[in-house]
Amino acid sequence: MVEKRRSATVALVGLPNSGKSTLLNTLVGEKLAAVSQMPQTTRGRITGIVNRGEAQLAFLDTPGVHLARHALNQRMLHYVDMALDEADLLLWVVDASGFLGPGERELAKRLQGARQPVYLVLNKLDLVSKGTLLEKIAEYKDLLEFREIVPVGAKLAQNLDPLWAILERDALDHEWSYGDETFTDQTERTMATEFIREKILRKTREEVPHGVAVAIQAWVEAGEADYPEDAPEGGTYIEAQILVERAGHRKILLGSGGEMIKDIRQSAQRELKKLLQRPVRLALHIKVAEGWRDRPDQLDKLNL
Ligand SMILES: Nc1nc2c(ncn2[C@@H]2O[C@H](COP(=O)(O)OP(=O)(O)OP(=O)(O)O)[C@@H](O)[C@H]2O)c(=O)[nH]1
Repeated sequence: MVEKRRSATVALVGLPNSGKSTLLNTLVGEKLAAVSQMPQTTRGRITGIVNRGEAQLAFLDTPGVHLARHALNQRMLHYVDMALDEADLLLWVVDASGFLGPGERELAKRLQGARQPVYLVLNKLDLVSKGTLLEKIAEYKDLLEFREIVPVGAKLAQNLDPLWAILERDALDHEWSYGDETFTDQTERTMATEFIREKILRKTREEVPHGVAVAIQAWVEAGEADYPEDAPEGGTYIEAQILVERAGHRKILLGSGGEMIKDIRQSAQRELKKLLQRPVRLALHIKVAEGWRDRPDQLDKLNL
């Protein structure tokens, strides 16, 4: 029987594109279980929980997970304030192959007075030489006092053991807050894209068969800052992008006077409501991206 005495809420902060979402997925990804309950903290949301040994680590959602890539510094800093409020341990994720710029300096300033330990996670290990890594460490050390500095490669799951060891070691003497299962909303999101895709294929009678992909762009729970005012009370707002390969497919999807997409939206929304057991507002956008399957930038965005 494991003693359930130690736990921590962990936040990943850092500039857009540093790899927070990738790291979060790598850390909690292999631990997913099909449980749909999502604990809500005062301001943020727990997106994954991992129990390791005696320690329970609850990861706060990172903004880039749900929002489109145009998340700017403002949003990042807003999130950092939330993390400073709610997290016990702060992981500052940095793209080790990038430059230390004004964004990083601003973030360092914000983290300066943090009551909790800050760890520097130098990500994208696969892209840098050992020499560059050492230079980065020296540069960042001048910015802030870090509890630890850990290089990792989130994409290829490189060097994660030292990071896990640190998190286990530094978890607080708090009883576990959550049950034994690890839970996350990832399963719901995957199911949502499948539902939407299935509706498209069924309603268009497979006239838009293979060149279609669905990506969730926003997933906002009632009470969160970005929840639309006109979305139903106590519900979930989901925004999805439908990516098609040809303009002709877009036309089929829209249907005459937009009837087809409206029908797809309404029936997918009904099913999502059943799945999530709460009101759902679904918004769909169609985007034509010729040959998207062959373009690595598009695939990256879709996590394919
Ligand atoms: N080569 C390499 N690429 C990585 C690694 N980790 C993340 N990436 C890539 O870096 C890009 C940004 O990663 P994200 O996880 O979306 O970054 P983020 O910090 O969540 O970004 P925002 O959502 O904009 O806040 C993606 O193209 C990832 O595939 C890594 O370890 N090595």
